[in-house]
Amino acid sequence: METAAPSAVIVAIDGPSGTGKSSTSKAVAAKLGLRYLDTGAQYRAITWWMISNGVDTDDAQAVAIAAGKPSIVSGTDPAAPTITVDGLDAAGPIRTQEVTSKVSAVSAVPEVRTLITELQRSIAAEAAREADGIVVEGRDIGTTVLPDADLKVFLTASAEARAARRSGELRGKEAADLAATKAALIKRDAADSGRKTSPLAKAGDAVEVDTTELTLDQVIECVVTLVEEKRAGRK
Ligand SMILES: Nc1ncnc2c1ncn2[C@@H]1O[C@H](COP(=O)(O)OP(=O)(O)OP(=O)(O)O)[C@@H](O)[C@H]1O
Ligand SMILES: Nc1ccn([C@H]2C[C@H](O)[C@@H](COP(=O)(O)O)O2)c(=O)n1
Repeated sequence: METAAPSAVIVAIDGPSGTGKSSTSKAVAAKLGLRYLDTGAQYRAITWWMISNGVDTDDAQAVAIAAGKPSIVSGTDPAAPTITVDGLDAAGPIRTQEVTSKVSAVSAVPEVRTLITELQRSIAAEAAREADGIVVEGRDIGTTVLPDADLKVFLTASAEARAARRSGELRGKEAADLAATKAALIKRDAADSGRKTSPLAKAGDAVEVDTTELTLDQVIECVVTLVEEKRAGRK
């Protein structure tokens, strides 16, 4: 019978775009010796496959029919997370503007969510069995994917702070216009929060952390402390 290691810890980190989920989750997992799963990368990967294979991403029926075709594999080492689609490294292609603009439509299709949710649960179960646990980040991890997670964190930050962080990433490359960046992330959050199936939402038992005025190191420290408190409470 498959059982979780008694000390394994499952951490769910959700929140809107640019609140620091990936940076925080990776660092927390690395500090605590846990695995790490970026579920947004999986939705981006399936979106990239749809685009590459000529599927109209605004046609929910076409997306639903094709959803089972790509094979998506996530590597969960927080020091070097990977994502492949049909054996191809997708880490670069999934971060293009085209994928970013289409991922909300693809991830709103229920058949896509069912398949990806199953994949996420199997990765988390494996990490609980074979490692000390996992930090899983996304939009619906605490509410739907892992409702029994040991710790749920919901990160927030003002739209201004999130846009400034994103523009900072692009400096020297595309010199992003701050207002356009802010409008794009508000639009994506609205689509992700407004979809019918498993929308972006805070679980009732999640700890909310507003990161607007916090440095990344402070957020990491805060989440590490929350995990350690949970672990101590279980002894
Ligand atoms: N507390 C913080 N203070 C300043 N910058 C931060 C903070 N947290 C994250 N950042 C920076 O903001 C950017 C976005 O962070 P990150 O990618 O972790 O967010 P995210 O919530 O995973 O976004 P998305 O959902 O769009 O993938 C990164 O450049 C990161 O270094
Ligand atoms: N659990 C999740 C994770 C992500 N998505 C969708 C919605 C996001 O806009 C998109 C990309 O995520 P990001 O890489 O920006 O974190 O993927 C979702 O629906 N559910």
